Amino acid sequence: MYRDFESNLSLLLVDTLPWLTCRKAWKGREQLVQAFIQFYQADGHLSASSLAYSRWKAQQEAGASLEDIARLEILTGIGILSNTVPSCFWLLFDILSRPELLSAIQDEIHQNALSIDSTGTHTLDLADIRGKCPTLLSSFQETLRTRSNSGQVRVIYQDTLLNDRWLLKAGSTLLIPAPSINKNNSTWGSDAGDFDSQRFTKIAHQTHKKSKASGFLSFGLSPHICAGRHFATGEILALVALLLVRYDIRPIQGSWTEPKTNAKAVAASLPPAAEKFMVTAVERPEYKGLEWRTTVTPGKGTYGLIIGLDIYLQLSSVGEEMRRG
Ligand code: HEM
Repeated sequence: MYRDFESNLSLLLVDTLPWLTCRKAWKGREQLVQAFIQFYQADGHLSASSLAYSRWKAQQEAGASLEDIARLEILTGIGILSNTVPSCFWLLFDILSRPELLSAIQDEIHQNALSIDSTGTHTLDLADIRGKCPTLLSSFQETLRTRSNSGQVRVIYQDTLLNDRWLLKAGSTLLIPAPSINKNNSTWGSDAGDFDSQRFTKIAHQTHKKSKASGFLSFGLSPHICAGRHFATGEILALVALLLVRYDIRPIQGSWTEPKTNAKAVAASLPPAAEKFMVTAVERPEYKGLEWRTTVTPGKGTYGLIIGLDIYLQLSSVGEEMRRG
């Protein structure tokens, strides 16, 4: 039901007799509302995560009805899942479809983030994924850079002239398109359109990190940069690392041919696949019967991500893109 709702959001946004004009999405949403209402009626929130409980408490204390709380939780689900799931899918796709990169990342994880104790238990340390697996982290950012379809929306409060050339009129709405900024040759070089798994590891050593930050919109731009970016990076890299080291994953159709994407899932900044992409995942024989654990050694908790910093730099780049047509 979540997929029916999320994959057809654009029709729901029109909001004209939704039960007739976009029945599938509307029905999916209503089923989710009922599921959340039942969850609260069964006191599920009392034993859920502190995030779920705090959200319920804040809304309840502010006087929201149970149905309204349920409806708002669905929006939270959109925020948490709609970007994370396709980002995870495309990162796996980008790595698995490049055998040399796959092997380099498997080695990196084995050498830097995996420990094996005397009983044979394998432990993956998420802090080491963060600090000692630069190719995996760089590949993740490259997947976001090359595949993000997001468009940041801003309202212009006062007339603003960009580069002495482009006048943004007060009261208008500006849509800043990630795909053109993220692949701008003047920021990223002539290979801006290509997937370079080392691109962000090279940047980490460069002094002009800030200029690159103004060319990366996948997590938005200041002052509304994605608040969940470190959390999302952590959960995606942990899952991807575990899948890559433990399983041999191959496409059932024989080749890594990109599936079509679903343009109607408008909340997703990386468009999800429109169809199922079937694979086989076979546990590596050397790991059969072994126990796996994950741990996080306490550390600074944030990733060295490049994020969109300066809205004026971004807007100037938009102007240049428009000029080039
Ligand atoms: C890979 C996964 C994710 C991607 C690519 C992503 C991307 C984005 C983008 C493009 C924006 C818009 C920023 C702007 O308008 O400038 C945004 C905003 C936001 N994201 Fe994420 N997001 C992801 C995961 C998450 C998760 C898991 C959470 C919550 C746990 C989250 C919470 C937020 C919040 C709260 C905002 C609004 C920030 C504000 O308006 O100040 N995101 N995200």
